[in-house]
Order: sequence, then C-alpha cells, then structure tokens
Amino acid sequence: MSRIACVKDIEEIAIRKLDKNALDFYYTGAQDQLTLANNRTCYDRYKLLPRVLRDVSKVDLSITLFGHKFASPILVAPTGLQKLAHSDGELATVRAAVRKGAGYTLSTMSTTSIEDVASAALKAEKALSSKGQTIDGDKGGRWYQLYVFKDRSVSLDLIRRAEAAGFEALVITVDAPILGNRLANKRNSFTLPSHMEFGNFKSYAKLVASSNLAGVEKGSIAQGTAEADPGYWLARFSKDQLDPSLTWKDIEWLKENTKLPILLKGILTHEDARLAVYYGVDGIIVSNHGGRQLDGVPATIDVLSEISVAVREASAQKNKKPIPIIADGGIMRGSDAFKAIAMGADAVMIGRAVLWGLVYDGENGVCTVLDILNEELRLSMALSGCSRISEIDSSYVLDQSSEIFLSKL
Ligand SMILES: Cc1cc2nc3c(=O)[nH]c(=O)nc-3n(C[C@H](O)[C@H](O)[C@H](O)COP(=O)(O)O)c2cc1C
Ligand SMILES: CCCCC(=O)C(=O)O
Repeated sequence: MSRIACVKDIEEIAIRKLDKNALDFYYTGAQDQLTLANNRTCYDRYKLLPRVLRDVSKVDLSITLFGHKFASPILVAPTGLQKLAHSDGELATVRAAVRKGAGYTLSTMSTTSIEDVASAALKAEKALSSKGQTIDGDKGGRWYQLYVFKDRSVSLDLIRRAEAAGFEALVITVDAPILGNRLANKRNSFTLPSHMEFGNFKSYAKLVASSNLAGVEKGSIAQGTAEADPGYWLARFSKDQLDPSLTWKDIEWLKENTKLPILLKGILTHEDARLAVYYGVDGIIVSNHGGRQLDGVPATIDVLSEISVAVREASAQKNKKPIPIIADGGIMRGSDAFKAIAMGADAVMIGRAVLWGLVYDGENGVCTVLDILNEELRLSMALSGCSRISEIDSSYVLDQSSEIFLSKL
C-alpha cells in the first residue's frame, strides 16, 4: 500500500473499513446533503494571495483561547458515538489530543463517560511528562459539549460532572433542537451495536426509564402517522430527551449555573452572533453541524466575514474585546484552516477528519490526522508569508464570487 499523504487518503481507508450503519452515520448529511457538499467545495472558491520575502524560517501555530495556550488553532470537534469508529472510542481521541497539544471537546453523546475521558487525559499528560516530552501548549484545554435535556436536572448534573472532571469550557450546541432529517440513517434504521451504549446516562433514573440507551431498536416504527415517529433510535432518543424549547433566556440560566466560559455552537447569522455577544457568551462556534442539521444553509466559510464584523461591533458596544470565533465544517486540508482564519475565525474544529483517523488507526490515527493538518497549515502559512496565526487576515484570500473579485475581471 502506498503511504498516507493527506487526510483524504485516510478518509478513503476509513470508508472501506466501516460497515454501512456506522459509515452512513459518520459520513452523510441531512436531506439532499447540499450543505455537506458545499462545506467542502466552498473552500476551493477562496484563492490564496501569498506575500513573499518575509522571514518564515520559524512558523508558530500556537494560539491562546480563554487564557489557555494551544499548540495549534486546529481543535477536535465534539462528535458522538466514537466507539463505532474504534473500540477505544473517545479514550483514543482524547489521548491523541493530549499528545498533540490540541484542543478537545467531548460530546454529550459519547460512548465513554466524562470521568473516564478525563482520567485517560490526565494519565496521557503524566506519561508525556515522565518521558520528558513537551508539547507546544498548556496542559488541559478540554471542553465539554452540552445538549440541554428536557429534564434540566440531567443537564445540571452533566455540568457538575464536567466541572469536577476538569473540563474548562462548556460548548452549548444550539443548532439541534430536533435532529436533522438524515435520510441514510432512516433507511438503515441506524442503531448502536448491542455491546455499545451511551457513556453518561445510566445514573439518570428517569432518562433510563423512558429511553433506550443502548441503541437496539425497541418496538415497531410507526410510519405515516400524524405524530410521525422520527424513524430510528438516535432521532427517537433526541426527540424524547433533548429540549427543543430552548431560548436565549436559557443561556442566562446556564450562565447562572456555571462559572466556566460558555461557547454557543451552531451560529450561522450575524444577527445571532450579535445576540450571543449581547447575552454575554464567551465564544461562538460558527457551524452548520457538518451539514447534518438544516440542509441548504451556507458553508461556514461564506458567513464568517459578516459574523466577525458583527462580533467586533457588538463587543465594541459593550467595551469588550471581541469574543473568539471558531469555525467548523468541511475542513480536510491545512489550507482550509488557513482560509477560515483569514475570513475571521480565531480557530477551527475538525469533526469527520478525526473520526477517519480513529477508524484508520485509533489513537495513532488521530495523531496522524492532527500532524498532517498542522503541517499543511504550517506550509500554507510559510508559503503565504505568515509566521504567526495572528498575522493571517482577509488580505491573504480572495473570494472568487465576491464583488471585488468580479470588478477586477
Ligand atoms: C458523526 C458525527 C457526530 C457528531 N456529533 C456531535 C455531537 O454530539 N455534538 C455536537 O455538537 N456536534 C456533533 N457533530 C458535529 C461536529 O461537532 C462538527 O460541527 C462537524 O462534524 C464539523 O464538520 P466536519 O465533520 O466536516 O469537520 C457531529 C458530527 C459528526 C460527523
Ligand atoms: C442528538 C445528536 C447526536 C449527535 C450529533 O450531534 C450528530 O449526530 O450530529
């Protein structure tokens, strides 16, 4: 077999390795998958405008978010059900993140518990220190992604557990009040194999009583009924348990219930970016959930610039520094990360790329993905004449559909 040269090579292997149930869950998007496709192709429209004759003998990828130094602006996005990718699941991913000094967010829908992920991370940090290995970044830097449950006591308990386990920020996902229409998962009646289950919910009596945590299909699927059954296990679980009535008021409630920084994940408009600043959140993640929620929304790269203007203006009105903007969706190359940062992101997250690494070779596979993307980003920076992340701005990219570009033709 020829050697791995890029993340797409790893994706190809992962596609061949996974069974249809898991592959469709990881790979596909909602409805006609227009947004899923756009997430990748839109990056190609942005051209790089390199500057030359700048000293790029040292290129520093590190960034600081909420006072924490990360080795790179490429962070691991929260993705659920990682044991479908590899038997070590979330443990492998968090260990890889530690080894690479990468930011890591654990999903509410993990197949490993909060406590087990935290202890694996601490052990991995100790192992690095005892080998005398250093990473370019601070220890820690792990965040917890929260879905808010109808039973608020479950959410509050998850927050307490995440705090106790040393997670340093809460990522509240706000683009999934209801699960998107994922046709492939419906067709497959997507489920978890019987030996797997959610890692965190066993102690919540009410939730256990009303839900099937272990994936196996329960009962028959009612089709064509007025109160449409969402059709498969995960959609049914989310419909039963997650709270679709969430509003901005609940962000205040969350703020009252934690001292951790709060990021909102799933912001796509400048209006909501302004509201996020208004309600005092600490950061936003510009995301369309990897094309898995509302199909037909824009690729995140296309809305970044107006969102970053809105965040700057709204923060200035409060006499505050702009809150950090993180972007995700479709990032498969270091140059994609470079373009997102140029269009206004402070950092980016990768979802599927990490999952492909996990399928390919567990912890080492995720390390390989992070290494490849970081080296590609370093190369994009050096060849564009940037030696620090903070130097990357919109002068380094040209959007081929923009009026400025068209007027130059
Ligand atoms: C299989 C899978 C599971 C996901 N699970 C979650 C989740 O539990 N919580 C969440 O906020 N986002 C979840 N996401 C969305 C990711 O956090 C991220 O927004 C998205 O994957 C970015 O796009 P990319 O996969 O193209 O990098 C999931 C995405 C995938 C592909
Ligand atoms: C209820 C959401 C499940 C995990 C998720 O966010 C996803 O599959 O995209």
